[in-house]
Amino acid sequence: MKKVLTIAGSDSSGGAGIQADLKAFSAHGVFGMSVITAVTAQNTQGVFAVQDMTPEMIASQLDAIFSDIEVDAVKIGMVSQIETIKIIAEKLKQYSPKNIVVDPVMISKSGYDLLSPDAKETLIQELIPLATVITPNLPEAEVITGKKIETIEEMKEAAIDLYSKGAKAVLVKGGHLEDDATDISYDGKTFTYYHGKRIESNNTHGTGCTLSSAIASNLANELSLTEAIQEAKDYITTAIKHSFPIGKGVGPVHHFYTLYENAGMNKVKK
Ligand SMILES: Nc1ncnc2c1ncn2[C@@H]1O[C@H](COP(=O)(O)OP(=O)(O)OP(=O)(O)O)[C@@H](O)[C@H]1O
Ligand SMILES: Cc1ncc(COP(=O)(O)O)c(N)n1
Repeated sequence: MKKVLTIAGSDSSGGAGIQADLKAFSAHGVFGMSVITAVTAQNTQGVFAVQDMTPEMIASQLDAIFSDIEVDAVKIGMVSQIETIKIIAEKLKQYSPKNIVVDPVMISKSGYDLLSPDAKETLIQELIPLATVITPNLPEAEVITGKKIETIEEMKEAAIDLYSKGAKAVLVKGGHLEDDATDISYDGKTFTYYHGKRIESNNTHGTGCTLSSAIASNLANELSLTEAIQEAKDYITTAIKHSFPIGKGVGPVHHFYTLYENAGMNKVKK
């Protein structure tokens, strides 16, 4: 069995962060492991408090895993602070895992800064060059490139700009577009489009976490990058379609219904 590690924050309500990542790993049949960068007190309505782990604790978690277990892919989510980013980059250079998916998480759907504003430059300089693929949403791509992105053409221009920051490939996600939810990848040579009809749903908490974890699982399972992204896109589309309104705010996506449906066992009750 392939082994996949998430380096991310904990979401107490289970919709995003570490919890979404581990659910996506299980649904993809890989063994999930976690390095927690921060604990958030969060629900479907907002983020109420954040406790960052110390860089020493993050280093210890990474050492514990990499000194013992072969890691087939890593997904990086909420990294919170400059010191957090620096220690993760140092340890990833030391252990050099094969596949690294960087989801440059900045602001939660509920509007909370999950990345300290002064840490943006460190994320760009330290983590992006280590990435097999980075998966910014439109607001994140705008922050990194410093340009407004509202159209497919502007997404392509942003992908070229983001690629120049040193990742092997870029996936610009279109979840925040007005129209269909089309994502675009660029590997320095080719653009690939992943079309998705926009689903009218309020339950999109953790879509980006889920997509990046699905990509990491698929890379661990030795799919090519475009196959890994296409399967992950199908996965998140099904997970949104079968989501349900937990709580009073933005509800989570449904991983296990997706697992059953993909396996042809779609008689399972929601
Ligand atoms: N309403 C929707 N209908 C269909 N697909 C969607 C919808 N919203 C998001 N997606 C898809 O979900 C994936 C994640 O994209 P999105 O832009 O929402 O990421 P994100 O903002 O980083 O997510 P989050 O911050 O919630 O984790 C993409 O493949 C996107 O196209
Ligand atoms: C710990 C953690 N990581 C990532 C997100 C982003 O997800 P969203 O944009 O859906 O709030 C989050 N809310 N919490």
